[in-house]
Amino acid sequence: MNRRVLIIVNPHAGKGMIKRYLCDVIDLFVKHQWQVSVVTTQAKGEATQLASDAALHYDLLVCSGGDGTLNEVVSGLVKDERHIPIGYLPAGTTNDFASSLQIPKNNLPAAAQQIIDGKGFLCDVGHFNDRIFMYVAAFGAFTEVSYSTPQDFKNNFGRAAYILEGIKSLTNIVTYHLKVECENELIEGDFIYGQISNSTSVGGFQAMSLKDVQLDDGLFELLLVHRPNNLLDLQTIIAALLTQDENSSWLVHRKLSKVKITCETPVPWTLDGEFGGNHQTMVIRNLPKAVEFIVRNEEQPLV
Ligand SMILES: Nc1ncnc2c1ncn2[C@@H]1O[C@H](COP(=O)(O)OP(=O)(O)OP(=O)(O)O)[C@@H](O)[C@H]1O
Repeated sequence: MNRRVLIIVNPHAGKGMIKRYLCDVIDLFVKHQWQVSVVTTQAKGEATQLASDAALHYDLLVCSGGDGTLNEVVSGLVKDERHIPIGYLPAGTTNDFASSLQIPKNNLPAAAQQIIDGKGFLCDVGHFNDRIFMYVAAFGAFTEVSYSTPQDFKNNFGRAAYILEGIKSLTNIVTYHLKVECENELIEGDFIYGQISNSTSVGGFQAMSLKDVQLDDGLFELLLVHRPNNLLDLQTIIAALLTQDENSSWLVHRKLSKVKITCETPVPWTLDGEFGGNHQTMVIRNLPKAVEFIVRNEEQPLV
């Protein structure tokens, strides 16, 4: 009997690029004896329920979209404790997480072929209060960028849109006084940026030393950036981020599985590049090996 795959497509992700390749992708799966169903999302948030339901009826779930759509799919599966392998077709604007999973970013048929020939990989997932993130939870300077950038603007200008918005947000840096409770340690101070990530790439650039990142070790990487006193300090901080200087006194780096962060004022967060709400108390936990992605087999060529 044919195995059944459901392809969940966000037709608005990226420049709508999936539209050009969808027929080829379906054809590839059919040629490999998959019985293919396709559904397009009609609204924000819909992929969550679609994914949860699909786990009951299909052998494989393929998500076509950007980081936001993939977040919705993963959220649906983790929250409802459903188990089904996920293939990812990176058809969004930045597709940050595709880099970590070594999925070809600008070649959707190649990404589909990799799913067909690939193998399962159990990946850690993040739990942020009552929400899920796949690869990054962040606050502060730069983070307003991805969700405040209008979709049309992202579609037309791609990565340049993020950079332009990032420069704009630098002129208006907000400081948060935080208490950060990690394992056996309390860090307190004024910070302009923070991220908890499970990824080799965040925002398209590697803002911290991510060389030891393992997506399935039950650990996150925490990065906090202290408040600069003047423009010169800010320059030093940017240089430290770009050179991945782990010894910089402006940066805090930790590896951890759980962290509690409290702030006297609400902090706006982004989860996987989408707005994640304002929070004063944040409890962030690693859910080890909570979802299964299909990734490249060692025998497959790197595309
Ligand atoms: N039919 C739809 N109409 C409007 N928005 C939708 C629809 N379907 C999904 N969405 C929303 O589109 C948003 C953007 O999708 P996604 O993040 O996947 O693409 P992107 O922003 O182009 O890529 P990336 O996040 O990688 O930069 C998601 O928040 C998703 O919920």
